[in-house]
Amino acid sequence: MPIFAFIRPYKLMAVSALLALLLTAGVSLSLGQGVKFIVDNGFIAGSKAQLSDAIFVLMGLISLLAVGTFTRFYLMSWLGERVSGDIRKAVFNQIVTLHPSYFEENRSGEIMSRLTTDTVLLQSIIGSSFSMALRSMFMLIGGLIMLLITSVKLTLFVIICVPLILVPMIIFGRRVRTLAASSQDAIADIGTYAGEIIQNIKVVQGYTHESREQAAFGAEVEKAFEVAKHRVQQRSFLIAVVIFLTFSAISMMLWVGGMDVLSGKMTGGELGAFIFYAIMVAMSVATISEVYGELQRAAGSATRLLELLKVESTILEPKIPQDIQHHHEMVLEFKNGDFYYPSQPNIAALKGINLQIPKGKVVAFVGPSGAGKTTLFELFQRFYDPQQGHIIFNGVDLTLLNLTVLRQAMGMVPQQPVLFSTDVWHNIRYGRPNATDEDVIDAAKRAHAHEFIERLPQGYQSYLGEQGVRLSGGQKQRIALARAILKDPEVLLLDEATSALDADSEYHVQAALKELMQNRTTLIIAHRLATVVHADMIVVMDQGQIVDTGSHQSLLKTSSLYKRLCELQFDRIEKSQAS
Ligand SMILES: Nc1ncnc2c1ncn2[C@@H]1O[C@H](COP(=O)(O)OP(=O)(O)OP(=O)(O)O)[C@@H](O)[C@H]1O
Repeated sequence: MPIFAFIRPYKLMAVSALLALLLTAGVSLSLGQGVKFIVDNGFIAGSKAQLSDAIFVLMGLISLLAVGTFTRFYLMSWLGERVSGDIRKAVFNQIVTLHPSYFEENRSGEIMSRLTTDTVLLQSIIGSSFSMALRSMFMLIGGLIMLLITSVKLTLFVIICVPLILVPMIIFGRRVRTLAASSQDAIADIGTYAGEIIQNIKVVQGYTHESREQAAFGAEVEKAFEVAKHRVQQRSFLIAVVIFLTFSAISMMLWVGGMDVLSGKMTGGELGAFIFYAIMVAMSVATISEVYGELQRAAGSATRLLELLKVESTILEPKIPQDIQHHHEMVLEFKNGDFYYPSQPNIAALKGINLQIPKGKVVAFVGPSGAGKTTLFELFQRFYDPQQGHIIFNGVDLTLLNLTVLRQAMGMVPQQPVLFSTDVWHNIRYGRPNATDEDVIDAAKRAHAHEFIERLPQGYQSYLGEQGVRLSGGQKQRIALARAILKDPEVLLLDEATSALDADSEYHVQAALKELMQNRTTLIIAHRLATVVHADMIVVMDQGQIVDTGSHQSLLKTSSLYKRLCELQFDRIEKSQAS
């Protein structure tokens, strides 16, 4: 299994753990001989001195067993934790470099569960189940040899009895496990249900549905209880059957063996040792059959993890990247571009795109929803490659550039700002991780965000995002703009917010934007009349194509689509802002 590649760096640990495992298995097996010695030389022979000696040796063995067990348990668990941690890191490192379309084809929940559930399973396998199985194998083989040495007749008895006990155990065990899984599912359903209600508590209360929801939730709980009851019944039955069968078998063995002792064919100590080994063999078989299913599940997890590790990003970097030609007149060019999203290979998201963006200009993109404006921005950042045509950045084809160089030159401010659930420092500093506190504060000031940040409960240390303080739409935008100011990209890609802000917020956001757009090429997906009016060039898009380009005044005359957009879209937004 290629998972061994992850264990290889810790060879010494693994070998030591294996040695400790062999030692403990050996000592456990020798304990049976201790039992024999104590009974025969101590009790039967009636020698107090020999009994004391035997107990002394036994204590020595037990101490050795304790030390060995500690070493084995510690090293194996350490290995399990270490290796699963390494795999987790490898998987995450792989995930963050994958092409974005991978995440469209694979649900994020599934990817997350590989990172958590699958790695936890591997951890428990390497840390405990595997060593349990290995130890049991040693005990089983060693135990059987010792049984045969002690009594062939009784060994045959054990070989018949063990499966008789194990078969019902395995059948019932499986049933209990399936029921345990459905019990867990039922509990998860309860959680989901409660979560949804809590999240939408205002709707529930607004519609006065409290008692309905209580009844519905009650029904879910009862369903879970029924499943649990069934599981408990099966489990209780299993325990009873196992106890009955095991002790009956031991009693029978005592009877057969006891007869042999009485007729002098075997010593009492031998019988004691025999029972000791028989129990050891039975327990080993039970352990192996128990962890076998788990090992199989782990093999599934390992395969899934390795599959993920093998996925290669489709956005490939050149082996020898080319340098940007800063003297180039056009910052961005798109020549004869066609693009289809991998998930919709028959519908062109962009078709026949030819575009040149001159340095230092403000270019606005307008068009109805689904025209392809966002797609164009994603292609400029090389989240996808066009199937046809070339995108050229400062004279160099995007595919010949180092990705870091390209993406550092691009600053995207999305319509819905993305904030992490960390403090303001971290959120702004995301634009340039090595920025000093002064740089961050300066960027916040320029983004008109400093004042409101200072007023937050813990200032720049306040937590934002899901669990943190709630910011207004305009405040979030200004944090995102401060982040972009700090990044100081050569090209700013801006998706203007459509939601109307109040006049004060709007003033601050526009002022921050103005600051950000200074002295840089800016591409804006425009939703405001003021923006298009001030743009150096406007690109009108429709159904994945560029239908017109020009200035506001010229397009009003030449482009019917632009004229219609201005009348409909911009008017509406401007009006809603004014109201
Ligand atoms: N990740 C995706 N996978 C598949 N198709 C997509 C994806 N993103 C966008 N599309 C499709 O590509 C087309 C262009 O979408 P795009 O988001 O670029 O339009 P837009 O002009 O930015 O629209 P809007 O102003 O509503 O954001 C649409 O038909 C859309 O359904």
